[in-house]
Amino acid sequence: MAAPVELSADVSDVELAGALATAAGELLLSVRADSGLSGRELGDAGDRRSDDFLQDQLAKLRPDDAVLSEESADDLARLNAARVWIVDPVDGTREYGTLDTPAGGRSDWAVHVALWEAGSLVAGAVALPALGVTYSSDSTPVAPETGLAPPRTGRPRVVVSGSRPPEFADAVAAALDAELVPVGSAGAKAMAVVRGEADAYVHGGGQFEWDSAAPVVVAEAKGLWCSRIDGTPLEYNQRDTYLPDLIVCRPELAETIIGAIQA
Ligand SMILES: Nc1ncnc2c1ncn2[C@@H]1O[C@H](COP(=O)(O)O)[C@@H](OP(=O)(O)O)[C@H]1O
Ligand SMILES: [Mg+2]
Repeated sequence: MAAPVELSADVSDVELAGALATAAGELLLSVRADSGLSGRELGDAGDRRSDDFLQDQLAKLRPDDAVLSEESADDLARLNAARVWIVDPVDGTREYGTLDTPAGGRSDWAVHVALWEAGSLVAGAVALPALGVTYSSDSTPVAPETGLAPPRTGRPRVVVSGSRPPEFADAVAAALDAELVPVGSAGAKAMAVVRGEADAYVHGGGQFEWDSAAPVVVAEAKGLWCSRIDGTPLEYNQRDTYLPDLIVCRPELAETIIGAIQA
């Protein structure tokens, strides 16, 4: 299995987030290609390998910072830290483990790396390894692309969880006269909006800080609206990391979406 590339500490935080997410994604592709595993076993192996890599690299490259990861114990030292990396080593673990598709595997899974500092998310990146792209929280515009969802029919689109769509999904779709499109992974769904494949991502009913931190800091940098479903700000590095709902959408749709959910 290919050894991960050597990363340098001498780069900006946003560059480091992008390099870490991309390198972890390459590692995950090699685990997927070479391990002979599939399904839950592949998901577990990917989670472990990617988390080990990210923890090891962050300890070396940003030794003074704390880390909150889905796959490592949370010792709460982060609550007194000035800077906290919030990572999801594989978001969409179920989709990562799904190989029996015509393309030889699903592409709607992601690696999330975000940095929280003094109360806000300040940098981050979402890698979509199966598509060979990483989006960072810089202001580089993103050209419309397809690959996560089927070609557009012309109607607005709202992406939702394939396995746990929110109970308000139909109300949001009706308010926008939109179609609902199931896509796996919070990062892949938020990047579908960044990529122009969808107009909104709505979720409710359960999620954690690592599921949305990197997608949100990237989406905000690209000019999208991100909030809780009642319109209030998403807050990170809380003692309780449960952050059950969110909206990521084109800004002009936010009021209609929030209204439809609250109705
Ligand atoms: N109701 C719920 N409770 C807890 N986590 C949830 C959830 N719905 C979605 N998630 C998490 O959010 C991520 C995206 O899910 P989905 O593809 O269904 O939209 C997944 O992260 P992981 O794959 O990192 O576990 C999933 O576990
Ligand atoms: Mg996740």
